[in-house]
Amino acid sequence: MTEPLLEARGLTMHFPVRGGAIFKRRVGSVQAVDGIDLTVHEGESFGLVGESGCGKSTTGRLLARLLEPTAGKITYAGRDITHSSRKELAPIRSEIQMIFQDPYSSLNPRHTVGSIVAGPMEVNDIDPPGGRKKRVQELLETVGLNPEHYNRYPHEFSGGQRQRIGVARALALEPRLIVADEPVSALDVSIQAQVVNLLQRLQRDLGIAFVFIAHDLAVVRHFSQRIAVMYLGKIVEVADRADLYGNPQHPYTHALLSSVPEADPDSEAHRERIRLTGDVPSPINPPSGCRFRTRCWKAQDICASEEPPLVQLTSATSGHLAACHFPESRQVIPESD
Ligand SMILES: Nc1ncnc2c1ncn2[C@@H]1O[C@H](COP(=O)(O)OP(=O)(O)OP(=O)(O)O)[C@@H](O)[C@H]1O
Repeated sequence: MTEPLLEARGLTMHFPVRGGAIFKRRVGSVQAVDGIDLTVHEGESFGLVGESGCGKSTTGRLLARLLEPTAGKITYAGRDITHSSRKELAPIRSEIQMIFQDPYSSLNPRHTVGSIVAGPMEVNDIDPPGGRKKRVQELLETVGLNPEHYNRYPHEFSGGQRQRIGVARALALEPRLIVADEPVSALDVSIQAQVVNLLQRLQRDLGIAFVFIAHDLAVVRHFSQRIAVMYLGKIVEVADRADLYGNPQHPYTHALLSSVPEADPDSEAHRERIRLTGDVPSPINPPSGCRFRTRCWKAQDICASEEPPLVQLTSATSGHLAACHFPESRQVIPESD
């Protein structure tokens, strides 16, 4: 196998929590991301899924090195960028781009589409052959917008169109990797598929690798080749799409899968509905051992005393890892492509 494009080992982000009379004393930390390993290969779409607050956005920002981790290591194209300075990161900034969830707040309302999309070229002092305007117009066309809309303002566009403007901006510097943080969750369901299809086309045609962050498994189902499931700062399962959907091992993955809407109503009969009870525990003081144990119907004493490692399980195919003392291999939803 070729060298990974991006690799994280033991990646950790603990945010300090301050207290005391003038909020100067550190009284604890939010364990937003706690020692995760993941690998993204050139040109692949890697999905990262989990409930709100589990640490997905923080992971995305760490991978794009918008945040510096409190521990662990990030390697990009063979180079350790964990603690690289702003200056050292400059050449990499153009190769790793982000698309944000909210197309309303991520575009400056006072700037024209032309200047928004040309922004990264301006910041990096890049003059493409034919000029910036021509390049912006090509990019607008690539994302399915009219190049003549160059002089318009964000408020003149619908939510889906604004997200396309954000995608065009992310493409401006010909990135090798795009971290897309819930890029469709703020959009109407009818528009979501159009934007996902656009990203899928870019991944295929331009060979761009994606880290696609979503809070449910329905969105990444047709987009990501490999998917990691995250719970309270930890990765609990990672597998190829077919293995994850067809042979989930971790109880939390089962629960997430059971809430994915099924296109074929007949298959509902095979579906076991799992309703998770209780809230996700606080990341300030997460449970010892397995973090999912407080909501897990299979939990036993060992789950409280020992944290299960993320390992290859005998009941799973090669490369399918799960962190559970009592994994199960049950067909929940057959993969239908
Ligand atoms: N700058 C920060 N300072 C302190 N805590 C933070 C900071 N950023 C995130 N957190 C906390 O870290 C945890 C993980 O947040 P994060 O936004 O990464 O989760 P998420 O899975 O992306 O959630 P969502 O889907 O709601 O955006 C949360 O408890 C959040 O409140």
